[in-house]
Amino acid sequence: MTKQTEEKYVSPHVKRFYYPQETAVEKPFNWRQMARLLNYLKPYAKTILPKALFAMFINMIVRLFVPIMIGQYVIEQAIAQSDVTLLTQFIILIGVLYLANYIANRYRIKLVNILGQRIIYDLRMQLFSHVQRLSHSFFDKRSAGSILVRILNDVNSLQELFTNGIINLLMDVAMLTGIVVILLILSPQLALAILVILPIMFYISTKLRRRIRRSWQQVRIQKSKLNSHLNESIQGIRITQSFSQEKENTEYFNGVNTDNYEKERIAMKKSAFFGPFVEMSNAIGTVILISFGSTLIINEQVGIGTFVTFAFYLGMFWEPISRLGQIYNQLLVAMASSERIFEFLDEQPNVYEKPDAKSFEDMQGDIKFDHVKFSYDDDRVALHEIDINIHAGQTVALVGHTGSGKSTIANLISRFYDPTNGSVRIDGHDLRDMRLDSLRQNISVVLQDTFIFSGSIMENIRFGRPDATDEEVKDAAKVVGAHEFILRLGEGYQTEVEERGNILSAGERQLLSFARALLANPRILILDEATASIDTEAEMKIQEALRKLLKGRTAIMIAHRLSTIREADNIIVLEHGRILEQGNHDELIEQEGEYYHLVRSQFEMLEAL
Ligand SMILES: Nc1ncnc2c1ncn2[C@@H]1O[C@H](COP(=O)(O)OP(=O)(O)OP(=O)(O)O)[C@@H](O)[C@H]1O
Repeated sequence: MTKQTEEKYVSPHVKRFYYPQETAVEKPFNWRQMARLLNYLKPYAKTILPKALFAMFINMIVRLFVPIMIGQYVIEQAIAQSDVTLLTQFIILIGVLYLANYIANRYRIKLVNILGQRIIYDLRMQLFSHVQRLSHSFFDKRSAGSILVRILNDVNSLQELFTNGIINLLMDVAMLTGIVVILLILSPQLALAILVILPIMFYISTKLRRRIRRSWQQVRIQKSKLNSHLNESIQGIRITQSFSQEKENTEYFNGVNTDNYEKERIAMKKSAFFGPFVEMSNAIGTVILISFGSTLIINEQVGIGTFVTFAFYLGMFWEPISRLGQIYNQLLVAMASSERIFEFLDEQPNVYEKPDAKSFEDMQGDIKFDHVKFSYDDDRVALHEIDINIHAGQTVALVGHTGSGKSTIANLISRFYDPTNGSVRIDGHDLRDMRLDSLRQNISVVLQDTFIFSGSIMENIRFGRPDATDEEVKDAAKVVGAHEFILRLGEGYQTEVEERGNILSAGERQLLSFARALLANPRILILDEATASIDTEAEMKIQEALRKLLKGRTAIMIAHRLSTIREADNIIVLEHGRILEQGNHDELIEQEGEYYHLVRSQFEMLEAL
């Protein structure tokens, strides 16, 4: 295996492979955040939580009480007085107590696990439904991967805190306090002698735990780098192979893989320290107990029973101490994860509904842009002072160079963003006054790159209107001319397609999305025409389908084909976020302005091919 550092993974001129990681794996303890986390226990405060606490209490009482029984009663009384009846009674009592403890323990573990799972379920659900409602601007700034990590990993990393952490924390603190108090009551001298080592052990154990946890975190970061690279490599395999980049990819993978191995080796090495350390602590305590305790017995300052009770407690001591260290570390990790989760949960959609928002009743589809200015970010303006008037039922083609603002106009009509200035109105209503669902129920968007969800063809079309019957789905497919190719697929409408629909051609995907849009029967259709070149026969089919789809609706087309543009009632020519000219094909050609040149330079060349 080659030893490399990350910089040496690939030759220095390759500036790819940058995978931003969520590196803050720990954060200082923060009470407010903790209180917010504890809020998730609230729904269970009257059901699971008290039961789990009760089981924990039984468990604790038995464990604390049995050593006293053995030392103070079995040894000091029954054995000292050779009272067999008393001895038998004590033995039976201890047996019963242990049985109760066993039952309480099982019950506690079960309840605590359910509690943890439920809270994680709630949190994941809350996060998912919240993220679904967020505006496009939120997704513009983040990669799908980083959102995925929060919903999966960060939520998972809180699971341990809720399943074991919180209940164990309570139990361990109570146990330790109980043991210390009992030891001090039984023999202050012996107790103090043993407890002297307590803070030292606690300190070392916490430090050690932290070092171990940090090395595992390194492993986690490294693993996520490995995953990101793997993901990118598989997704981009076609491009990688066509540009013969396999060697660079493999070199990088080897580097990350080597690092992963190294980090894991170090983490394992550090972890291996812990078990022996706990045993060592136990041994030191035992040595103190024997040396000092036996002196006290000889001097008759403590009885054998007390000595035995001490020995029992000593055995129970180190586990909670070492676990407290672990819980502390768990809390720090939970702080980092919950901070990231809360950051998402606190994010408000910047496209929001007013409390008194109205619904569109029978939308006609008149669209008006009134002095609309819009920027995605502070430094660049995407649209300057746009005025557009689209009458219901018209087809409008948006034309212009790449980046001129065509998709931005479409985004504002669907209200994926709000204008920075001015207003967008449909049937005279400012979109900001209207309910989002009533707006979007009336609009269908057909994108260039049709998103196909995993599932059958039938379900993919039905996405347009979930309550549509099979017959309605088929009718929609027939109208747009998709029926024939669907029947040719292995299982017709029931053919399963994977996410993104790799088994379908670009033209077929486009027809599917037409069927989806037709089924939804929107008043307004926004269509980003595919630029992918398709053969003339397919193009004719699509044109025919399009004509049927557009009939009786207002349509905004980001058009790339002259054949489509020519048929539009109005053509809006954009440049750098401004309208240069508008009119129908003949009018604009006659003007010999930008459109005329655009048609000549772009389309005629393409059409000539
Ligand atoms: N999500 C976004 N965040 C920031 N800037 C954006 C975003 N989307 C587009 N832009 C910018 O806004 C401007 C207009 O983009 P828009 O997507 O509307 O152009 P377009 O005419 O549709 O281009 P194309 O034909 O290439 O799709 C461009 O300068 C683009 O870089």
